Amino acid sequence: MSNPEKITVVDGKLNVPNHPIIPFIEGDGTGPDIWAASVRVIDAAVDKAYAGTKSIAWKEILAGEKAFNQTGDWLPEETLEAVRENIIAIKGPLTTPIGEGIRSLNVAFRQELDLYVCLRPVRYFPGVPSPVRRPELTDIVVFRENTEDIYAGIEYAKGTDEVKKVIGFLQNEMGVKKIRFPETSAIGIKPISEEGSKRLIRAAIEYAITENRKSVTLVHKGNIMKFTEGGFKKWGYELAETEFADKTFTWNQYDQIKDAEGTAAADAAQKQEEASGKIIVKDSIADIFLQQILTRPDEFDVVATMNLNGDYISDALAAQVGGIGIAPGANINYMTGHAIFEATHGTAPKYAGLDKVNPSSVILSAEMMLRHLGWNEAADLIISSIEKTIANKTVTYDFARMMDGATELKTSEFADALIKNL
Ligand SMILES: NC(=O)C1=CN([C@@H]2O[C@H](COP(=O)(O)OP(=O)(O)OC[C@H]3O[C@@H](n4cnc5c(N)ncnc54)[C@H](OP(=O)(O)O)[C@@H]3O)[C@@H](O)[C@H]2O)C=CC1
Ligand SMILES: O=C(O)CCC(=O)C(=O)O
Ligand SMILES: [Mg+2]
Repeated sequence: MSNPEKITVVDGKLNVPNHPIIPFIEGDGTGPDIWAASVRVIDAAVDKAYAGTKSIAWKEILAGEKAFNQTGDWLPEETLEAVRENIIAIKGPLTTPIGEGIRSLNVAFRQELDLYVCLRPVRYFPGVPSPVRRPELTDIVVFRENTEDIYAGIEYAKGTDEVKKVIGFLQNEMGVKKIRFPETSAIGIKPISEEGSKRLIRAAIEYAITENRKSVTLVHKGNIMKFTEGGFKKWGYELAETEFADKTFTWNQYDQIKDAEGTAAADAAQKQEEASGKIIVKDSIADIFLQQILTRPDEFDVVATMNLNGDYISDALAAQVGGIGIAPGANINYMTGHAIFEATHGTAPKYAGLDKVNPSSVILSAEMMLRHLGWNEAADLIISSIEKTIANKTVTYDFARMMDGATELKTSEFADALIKNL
């Protein structure tokens, strides 16, 4: 077997050796149980697909509690450097304290490496118990902006000199009279840029084109936050109509035809553009969107949205197809090639060390990673094994509690079943 080598980016494309070095972070809470199970499944799938000619050289890097206990640093510079150098990494969930303490390390990774797309595909695996009647209608790929928004962590605590300064500036310099309780307010800032919005929406439209998807929905609350969320919508339509004029038809264009020629003409135009294979770029206000993904999920395909909306939407959509235990994801910079694959869920601390939770989210994140590397045969094996294992009703507690006649397996036993079914 040849020596482990680094993945590189050549002429904007990933160059993946047969034995790539891939850094991993176990994660906090249930992370170690999940990682121990997942790595066995990933290695077995790669081994079966390539009969030893390809393998992953795993390199542990530290973040979170393990890093703090060993180095005194929650996110050592060495860890960030390892991801910069090796291009691709995979991580378990990391704890973020509520209302105090360190800011999110998960967000720090995304900001430090400028991983501006949080890609979260949501699809249904037959047999998975779901709270909705037709879970198979949900096949939605979320592109969540990953570096801006209220999520950027620009916040000032109640009563501090900083918050007094910000409130004083708003009241005295900007004439703001609407802060209801200025003496006891904390303040958060929500930056949404044209550049950040456009690169995210560009990635979503390019994905829709490559993957033969039908529509991209811009989800926003632009009726209320006119310049931030409203800007996102406006810039999205602008981008589609300039950079993707020959590949998209927007609801903005629909409205222009409607105003000039009436609804029937606009409907006919949209139908014709759709039939010619153009991607429909539309928008939805976030609150009604959350109703409609439940009542008519088949009307949504690729979704592009801002950071906070994307956080809520991805957990809500995960619930429709069986829950957060089976929701994968990736944080990607399509320009530098850097990507960190990670589950949508968190550390689920009450189950830490119990060998209980579902490792499918991390395993399916690894499946996305293998496909990203061009190792589709190994990725396909993982998908077919998950399908078979669920169809056999051999599942972890989260599915077993809602499934008649299921055999409940521990995390490690579920990994054994997946390996057997590869
Ligand atoms: N990217 C990351 O690293 C993320 C980190 N976090 C962090 O994780 C911590 C805990 O967050 P919390 O809000 O409780 O959300 P979690 O996602 O950790 O857990 C919430 C619930 O989701 C279910 N769940 C989560 N993971 C699994 C799994 N693998 N298998 C089956 N069920 C699962 C469990 O439901 P039930 O109780 O019904 O069994 C669990 O109690 C926080 O510090 C948060 O900041 C959160 C999200 C992402
Ligand atoms: O960073 C965290 O602790 C939470 C992040 C989160 O919920 C997410 O990215 O989906
Ligand atoms: Mg979340």
